[in-house]
Amino acid sequence: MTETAAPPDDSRGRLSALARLLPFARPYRGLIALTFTGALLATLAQLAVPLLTPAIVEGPIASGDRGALVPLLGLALLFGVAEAALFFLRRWAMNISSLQLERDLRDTLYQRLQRLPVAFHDHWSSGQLLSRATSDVSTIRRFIGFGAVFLVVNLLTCVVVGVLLVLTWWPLGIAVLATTLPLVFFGMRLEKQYNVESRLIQDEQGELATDVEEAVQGIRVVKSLGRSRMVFGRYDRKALRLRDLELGRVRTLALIWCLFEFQPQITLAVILVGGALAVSSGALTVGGLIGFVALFTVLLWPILSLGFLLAQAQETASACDRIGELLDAPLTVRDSPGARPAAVATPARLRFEHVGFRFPGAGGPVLTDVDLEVEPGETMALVGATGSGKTTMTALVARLYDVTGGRVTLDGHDVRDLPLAQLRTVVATAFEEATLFSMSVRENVTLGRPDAGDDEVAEALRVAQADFVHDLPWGLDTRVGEQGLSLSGGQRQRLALARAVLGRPSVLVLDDPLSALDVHTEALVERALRDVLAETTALVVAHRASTVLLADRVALLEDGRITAVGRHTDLLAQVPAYRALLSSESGLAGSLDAGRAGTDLSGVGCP
Ligand SMILES: Nc1ncnc2c1ncn2[C@@H]1O[C@H](COP(=O)(O)OP(=O)(O)OP(=O)(O)O)[C@@H](O)[C@H]1O
Repeated sequence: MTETAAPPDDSRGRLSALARLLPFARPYRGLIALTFTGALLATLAQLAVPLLTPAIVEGPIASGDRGALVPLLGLALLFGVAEAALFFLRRWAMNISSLQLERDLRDTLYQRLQRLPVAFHDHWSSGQLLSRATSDVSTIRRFIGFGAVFLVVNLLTCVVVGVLLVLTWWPLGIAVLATTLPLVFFGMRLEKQYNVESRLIQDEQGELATDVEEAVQGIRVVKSLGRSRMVFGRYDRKALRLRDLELGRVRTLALIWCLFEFQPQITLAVILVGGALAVSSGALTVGGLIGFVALFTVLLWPILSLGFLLAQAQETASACDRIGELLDAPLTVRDSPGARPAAVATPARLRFEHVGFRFPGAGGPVLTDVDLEVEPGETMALVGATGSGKTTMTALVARLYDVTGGRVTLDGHDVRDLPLAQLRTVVATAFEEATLFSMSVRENVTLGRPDAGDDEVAEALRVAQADFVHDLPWGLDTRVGEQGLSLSGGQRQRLALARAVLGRPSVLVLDDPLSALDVHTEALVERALRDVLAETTALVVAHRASTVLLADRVALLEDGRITAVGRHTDLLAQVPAYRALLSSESGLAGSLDAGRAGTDLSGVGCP
């Protein structure tokens, strides 16, 4: 699902969007001040030549005094050299500060994405996040490294030169200023339009990035279903829409350029006509008129660039808004103010007490009044029909989501009262979909325990029957491809299992961890897993009877409620729903029936 927000179109909104960058700019205020000082001094140096022009024309040139010409030309040259040196200083300081700021912004964004709760990621497409972390951050860097400085300097230049023009000969100066009024009026309207178009384009780029990412990730499915053409068609429609939006924005930018190109020509015509009349009537000298025109030429670049710079500022404000949506998203799962590390034993007692859970924005609850206690060292299998809430229930232990009712406790401590760092050390989770990262096998296995020693890693790999890694070209140092795609599904699952069991956690949460294993490997993993399960408390989502048999007790989840808890053989004998479920899901009713001999009926209970 895509999250976007309507662009605010008032200038105060635009400024406050840009003001978000101030905290990021603060560490580099020295360099930024140097940039602005360099740019302003360079502009002043640029102004010196037109200001000297009347003196040169009416002095040494009019009187033919070559000797007096030399110091004035030398002065003009000196200002030229100073301008070049200041230009170098500005570019150097500007590039350092903008690149540093870009890095800081990227880091902040990345850290924020890591801290945002899973519920946030459920609602945001990866393409939208990707485009914010890449193209929006680059847009901001370009503005900080170029646009921001020139926007301020050029606006200041316009004001200073405007005042100087009025001071030189006020009637012509006022006439020049009057010709800029339409520029301001139409310019602002076009800028607003440009802002809306920029925001739509940035959002559409995010959509397109999502499509590319999904197509690449799902390439096997797409190819096997022969749907490449369909997937391309969908992408192409979005690409066309993006092109149309970009063409619209190019049209607006062309109009802005046109306006800002055209206006100086009109002003120049006004200056020449008005100036000629003033010189012929004796109100202005020829030197004064040349100085006036020279002064006006200093204004040409600032006026011309203003359209582009304002457009860049709008685009940057949109990028700030889009990044702000991530930075402002609430951290709903975070350390509570009173969170303190507490003693959690290995193995720990895990309890669900009247737990209720509803996904944000979802209609009904997924879990209702769930009560379940897993004794220290016990393995509890969680069995239920598809969609009954098993995965959701396991996700509450490590606070991937927070309960919306009741509480989950470890050794009596509400998991929300423990610091997240501690909670996620004592609780280890292996998900059904084993996710690996493009790092070495060792880095993948020790992701949650970077301090684990070689012996511990070897033991975890043994338990997970993942000794195949020693046959890889560089053993544990072999890099697995992106998302572990260079490994088979079963190999990935075994590495994810090794990651979970590494360091013997207080509570082990396994979401159907053996689903991708062949029968032979599954038997080997189960045998090794029994040793680990004997020493820890475990909650294991089980779809297959073989996984159920690893557990001491089984909890049956039906429509978000625990309807029965007991030993597998007891439930099989006493609870028809359980029996029907295992029979239909695993097709193992026959073999399970065989295990019913000697059933102990005392273990069954309904909460
Ligand atoms: N992020 C989400 N947002 C809204 N609803 C969700 C989300 N994830 C799961 N659900 C819904 O919650 C319910 C329980 O899902 P859950 O994945 O916990 O079931 P499950 O018992 O693990 O299913 P399975 O055995 O198929 O893995 C389902 O109806 C599902 O559609």
